This record gives sequence, structure tokens and C-alpha cells, in this order.
Amino acid sequence: MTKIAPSILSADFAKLGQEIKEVVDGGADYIHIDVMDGHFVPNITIGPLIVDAVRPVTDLPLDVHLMIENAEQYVEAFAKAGADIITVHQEANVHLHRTIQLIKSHGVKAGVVINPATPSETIKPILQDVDLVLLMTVNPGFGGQSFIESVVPKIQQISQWRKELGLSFEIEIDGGVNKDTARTCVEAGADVLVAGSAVFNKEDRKAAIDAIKNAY
Ligand SMILES: O=C(CO)[C@H](O)[C@H](O)COP(=O)(O)O
Ligand SMILES: [Co+2]
Repeated sequence: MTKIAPSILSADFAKLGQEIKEVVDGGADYIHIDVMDGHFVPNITIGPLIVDAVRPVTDLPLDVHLMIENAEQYVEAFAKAGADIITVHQEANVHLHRTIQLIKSHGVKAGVVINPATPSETIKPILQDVDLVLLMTVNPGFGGQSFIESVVPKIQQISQWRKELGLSFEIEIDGGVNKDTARTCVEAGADVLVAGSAVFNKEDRKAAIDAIKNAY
């Protein structure tokens, strides 16, 4: 069963707890939290303080997507705040293997992320060490962008390598996922779909989640 991870980037932050409860009740599997630093991406969003604040709201896994430089400096704070999964960008982590091991040392699942223009080959050496691979289908930084179709062959490639290497990491897709693009992702091998605007920009969150789930 493919999982849905609503991204709180498109939620109303003035009532974040209530917003999260609505997607939990609506059938969400993970809560996706987009952390941006204004350096790696041209936007600033959430820090460990907010992760700590939402931790008591739900028992669902908190899936923390770090779009930041110097991620290793902040891993401990996000782990202590209650992250269950921490993903870091290949493009922003020169010592990627070290950062992945650091995340795991805190008892948190570790994932690697690549941007749409980054080739899959750049993460092949780390596949055996990760719990999750996140493929961006938009350029990171903002919600509400259009799905970049040319990433689909990378989903197929990562799925094929997972099979050939006998690995069991999850494949997550992030950016422009909605009821029209979900099926392509799932057919290519996705296990987890992040959806921000397609869920939080709709009045009825359960109906929005169901519409995505019913599309594949
Ligand atoms: O990482 C992200 C942006 O960098 C977000 O998770 C993503 O864009 C979700 O928003 P939407 O579903 O509206 O595209
Ligand atoms: Co994200």
C-alpha cells in the first residue's frame, strides 16, 4: 500500500495542530515537514522548535526533509525534537555517508534526497545505507509547483536497483504530487507520496487524501 505524507508547508501555521489532526483523521501515513534555510534553497521555514511542538499532536512518523546546508550540525536537535525520519540532500552533504550514519546513531531512520537534475548514479553508493530515497519532482524551495515528468525514469531506475541489490528502502516522491500525477509515481515504483498543496489547499482534507489514493 502506497503511503501518503501530507507536507505541512501548505498548512495554516496559525492553527498547525488542528491542521495536522485533520490529515491524521483523513488517512495520512506520515507527516512531512519541510525545513529550509535560505541558503541551500531560497526560502526559510521550520526549525526543531516546530517539530518539538507538533510531536505531541500525532503518533504518525514525522518525516523531516532537511533542505539545509551543514545538516550534520542540526541532526541531533531534530532527532531530540521527535523526528522519526530525517532526509538530507546529496547536493548539500559532501560527507553524505557520515551524515547518514550520524542520523542513524540517534535512532532515527535516514534518507537521501536528490533534486530533479541530479542523476541517480550519485546516490547508488549510499543505497545500502539508507532507509529511504526521496526523489524531488520539483526544484526544492516552495510548495505548489508543477510535477517534473522527466524524473519518472529515475523512480524506475532506483526501484530497479533496489530489486537487483536486494535492498528494502522506501522510495518517496516529493513535489507536484496530486490525483493526476500520483499514478505515474506509483507505477514507476514509489512507496510514499508527499502532497502539500493537493491536500492542504482543499477544504476537505480526507476527500483530498482519498482522491490521491483512489488515483492509483
Ligand atoms: O519539499 C518540498 C518543496 O521543496 C515540499 O515537500 C513539496 O513541494 C510539497 O509541496 P507540493 O505538494 O505543493 O508540491
Ligand atoms: Co519536502
